[in-house]
Amino acid sequence: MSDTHFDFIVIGGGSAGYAAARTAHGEGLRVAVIDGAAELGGLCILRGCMPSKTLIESADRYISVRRAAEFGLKAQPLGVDVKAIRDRKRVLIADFAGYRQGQLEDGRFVLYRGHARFTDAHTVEVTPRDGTASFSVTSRYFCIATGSVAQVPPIPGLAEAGYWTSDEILDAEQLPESFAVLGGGAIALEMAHYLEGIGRKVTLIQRSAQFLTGMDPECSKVVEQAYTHRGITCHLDTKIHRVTLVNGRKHLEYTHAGKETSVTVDQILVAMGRYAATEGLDLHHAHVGLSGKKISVTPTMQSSQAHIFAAGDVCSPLDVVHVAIQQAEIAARNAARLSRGEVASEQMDYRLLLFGVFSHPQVAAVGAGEKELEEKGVPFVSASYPFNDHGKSIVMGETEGFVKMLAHKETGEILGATCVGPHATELIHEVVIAMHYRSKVQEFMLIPHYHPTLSEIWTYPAEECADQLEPV
Ligand SMILES: Cc1cc2nc3c(=O)[nH]c(=O)nc-3n(C[C@H](O)[C@H](O)[C@H](O)COP(=O)(O)OP(=O)(O)OC[C@H]3O[C@@H](n4cnc5c(N)ncnc54)[C@H](O)[C@@H]3O)c2cc1C
Ligand SMILES: NC(=O)c1ccc[n+]([C@@H]2O[C@H](COP(=O)([O-])OP(=O)(O)OC[C@H]3O[C@@H](n4cnc5c(N)ncnc54)[C@H](O)[C@@H]3O)[C@@H](O)[C@H]2O)c1
Repeated sequence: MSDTHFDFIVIGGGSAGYAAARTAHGEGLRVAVIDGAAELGGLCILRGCMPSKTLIESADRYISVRRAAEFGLKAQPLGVDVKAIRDRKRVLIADFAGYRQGQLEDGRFVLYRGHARFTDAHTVEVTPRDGTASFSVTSRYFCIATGSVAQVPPIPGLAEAGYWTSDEILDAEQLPESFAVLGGGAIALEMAHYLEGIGRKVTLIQRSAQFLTGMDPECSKVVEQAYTHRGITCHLDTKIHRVTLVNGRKHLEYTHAGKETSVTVDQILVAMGRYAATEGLDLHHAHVGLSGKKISVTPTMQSSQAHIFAAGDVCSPLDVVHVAIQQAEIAARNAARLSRGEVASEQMDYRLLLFGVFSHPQVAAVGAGEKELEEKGVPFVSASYPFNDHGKSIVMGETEGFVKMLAHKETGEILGATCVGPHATELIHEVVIAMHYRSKVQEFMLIPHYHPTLSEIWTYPAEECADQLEPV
């Protein structure tokens, strides 16, 4: 085999790309990884999950200090050192990124630092970052894992006025006093929480009538109420018309619930979604089909070309890390099957689709929602229970939100769950595990739960669902 011919080439060395490469190597394939970034590590480590959660940790702690008197404590919120928060983030991220870089460079794979583009269905041209001449590499199988980039809609005047995306806010040494956060997805809610948490004035401007489009609308109501209570201005059902610069500040004009309104702020954070990073890959040369900008994939993670797989944000129905890794591992194992002359038989299963938002209160959901079950005609029962009637959350002073469970009306199998409230992103895992083992509400309600804990709140909707079951 020539030096530049491989069994499996992975384009992109982020969460999906590394998982694909690691798995393919474990399957005995000769693997190369091509990554064009200045810094190795991928979105999650460098500009996604880990930096955002590091900043949010500071906001969460500052909120505790702000609420000290409520718990009989004498403490004063003396201020926030944004540079120190940013520096702590830099130290942690450098450590995580260094570890990932070590994994990519430990000799298991050939690593090319450069931009990749297809020249035909089995050949990729690499343009090295160091300015040396481009060269071609070939492979029997590929996994495209190039991730996503921030989407900035063409709002008149926005580009001229200037704005930040999550990239800028996560590494800012100073933060101005007031922000308009555009969007109502995870990034908008998490960053609004961070900014308000450390004392900034925030106006959240969301296009549709609810936050977290696609999730249970009740989650949106709880977050809207909680954020409004904290002093965040929440404007849903909006249409942004234009942005102008007024005395160096940014003036946004928009329609809110049918009325013309405006706000003037120091900085705008655009959190209006991300799109798949497929531009520049010259996928037409490889005849790889797209759906919009995303690569269309089968449940086996194969594109329209059976030997070209994809994984992660570039093709995923949900841009989150654990799904990206699962898809990548399946892609690599299926490529290995093909290389052995077998069928690419392993499929992604989205039954346990899991999503969590590190807002305050947090939001998390697993499995199907009510709308999905209604559309599919699945008979189900549902029950919810509020945190303001639960002992442990009352003790903690975290009473906003609820848990909800959905179960099959005849069998009682748990089909989905939603949680808005304290530690929701942790609490949801109890239901994930139950659903993994296809637990029924009748069984779940009998599992011992320690008292008083947040976790025991799940037993209430489980019992109520069990009461509603219709025996077949
Ligand atoms: C602010 C923020 C917070 C987030 N928080 C969470 C969270 O809490 N939990 C969660 O699960 N998810 C979170 N996400 C989403 C998560 O970060 C992504 O789903 C995940 O990182 C995607 O991994 P990936 O491997 O698909 O892409 P990436 O990690 O982006 O990797 C793609 C790689 O491909 C390289 N590349 C691109 N094009 C080329 C090319 N042509 N040639 C060579 N290399 C190329 C890039 O340099 C990059 O290194 C967050 C995202 C953001 C933006
Ligand atoms: N905790 C997590 O797991 C986490 C955290 C952050 C990001 N992410 C991932 O990163 C991706 C990007 O996050 P995101 O929050 O930017 O995207 P998103 O697609 O989840 O949300 C974008 C929001 O912007 C709104 N929007 C879009 N265009 C608009 C316009 N012209 N005017 C007003 N509002 C508009 C949409 O209605 C939507 O609510 C998501 O897919 C998410 O999965 C995950």
